[in-house]
Amino acid sequence: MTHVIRAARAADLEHLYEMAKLTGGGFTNLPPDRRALTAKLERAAAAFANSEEGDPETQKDELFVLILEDVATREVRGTCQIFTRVGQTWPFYSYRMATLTQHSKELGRTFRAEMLNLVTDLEGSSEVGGLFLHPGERAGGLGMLLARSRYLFIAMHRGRFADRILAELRGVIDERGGSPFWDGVAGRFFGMSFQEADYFNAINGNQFIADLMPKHPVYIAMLPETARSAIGLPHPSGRAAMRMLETEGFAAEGYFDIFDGGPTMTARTDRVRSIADAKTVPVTEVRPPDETATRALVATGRLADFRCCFARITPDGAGVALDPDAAKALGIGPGDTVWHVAR
Ligand SMILES: CC(C)(COP(=O)(O)OP(=O)(O)OC[C@H]1O[C@@H](n2cnc3c(N)ncnc32)[C@H](O)[C@@H]1OP(=O)(O)O)[C@@H](O)C(=O)NCCC(=O)NCCSC(=O)CCC(=O)O
Repeated sequence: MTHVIRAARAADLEHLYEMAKLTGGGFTNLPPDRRALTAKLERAAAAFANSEEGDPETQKDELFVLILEDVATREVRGTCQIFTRVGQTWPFYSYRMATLTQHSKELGRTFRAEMLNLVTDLEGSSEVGGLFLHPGERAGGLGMLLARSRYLFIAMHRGRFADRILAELRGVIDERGGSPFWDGVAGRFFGMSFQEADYFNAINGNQFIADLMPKHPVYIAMLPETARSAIGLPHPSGRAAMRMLETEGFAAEGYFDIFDGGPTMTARTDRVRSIADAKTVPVTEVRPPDETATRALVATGRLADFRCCFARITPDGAGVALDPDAAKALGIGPGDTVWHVAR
């Protein structure tokens, strides 16, 4: 069965809503709220329609929403997102872990105190997020297609993206849907439970968090053990996402989500494996793969016409021969240009 990644459209609202209801909460980029999702789709439609790359210094934060579709049934099975430049409209806050080592000669003791500082260091970065694959499709490689299609999209529209990319992994949530990190840190300044804050966040955005967040450093030693042990720990369902980010070269560099303490991973854009290895070539021929064919992710099209799928390709002179299923899924033939990266 062939699946293809394509640009999201207004008609995908119900599909996104159905998937958002399956996330189990705390999934900032995919809230189960039709109004918030409609706003996302409108923002994405504007981004896909904007053919001007613009000046990177004055660029807005544009959002691209992509959809995974079953080519045969046209069913929507997953989604993912790319933000071109975070922190342009509102500050983009993170917690950054800092260490202060102090020594007392009289006591003969050295103490290392770790603290969380509220920072906007990651402002101006691009972001990948909102990665969701229908539970019935997991563990078959489609999560990887979704995640990596974004890196081909970035390689194909490089001028729109920053030199650093971040990804925020959802933090730990307990059996009651609460967040131990929220309860131990931010929750003390908001008078709301994590679930209430999560709901408010989905409807109104997270500016209220930045507004009320304590601005002084938080000493980790003063936090309850439950909050402390949640720092930098991804939600169990996000482990596959974390693993894929690591494979691409992303690393956790001491930044955390101010809301749930989940790890923020970062990478230099041009060093992200699927971006660095992406190549653009013409399609010379469409033919069934033989034993010399290799498995690849292949993408084509600009902005709203972007499409990406798994394919089998064979080097052919200055170009590649493409297998017929992929050619059909991408809607291309000999003479068209593709971007590809090994699977
Ligand atoms: C994240 C996806 C889309 C991943 O899809 P799949 O589960 O099908 O992935 P997969 O192909 O089985 O696995 C991908 C890679 O992760 C590894 N892997 C799988 N499960 C793992 C686990 N429990 N611990 C460690 N590694 C694990 C696999 O071996 C494989 O790596 P190898 O190839 O090396 O063997 C899905 O799990 C999902 O929808 N999860 C629920 C929503 C979610 O938590 N989304 C992430 C939110 S965080 C976010 O959106 C930001 C991050 C981002 O956007 O990229």
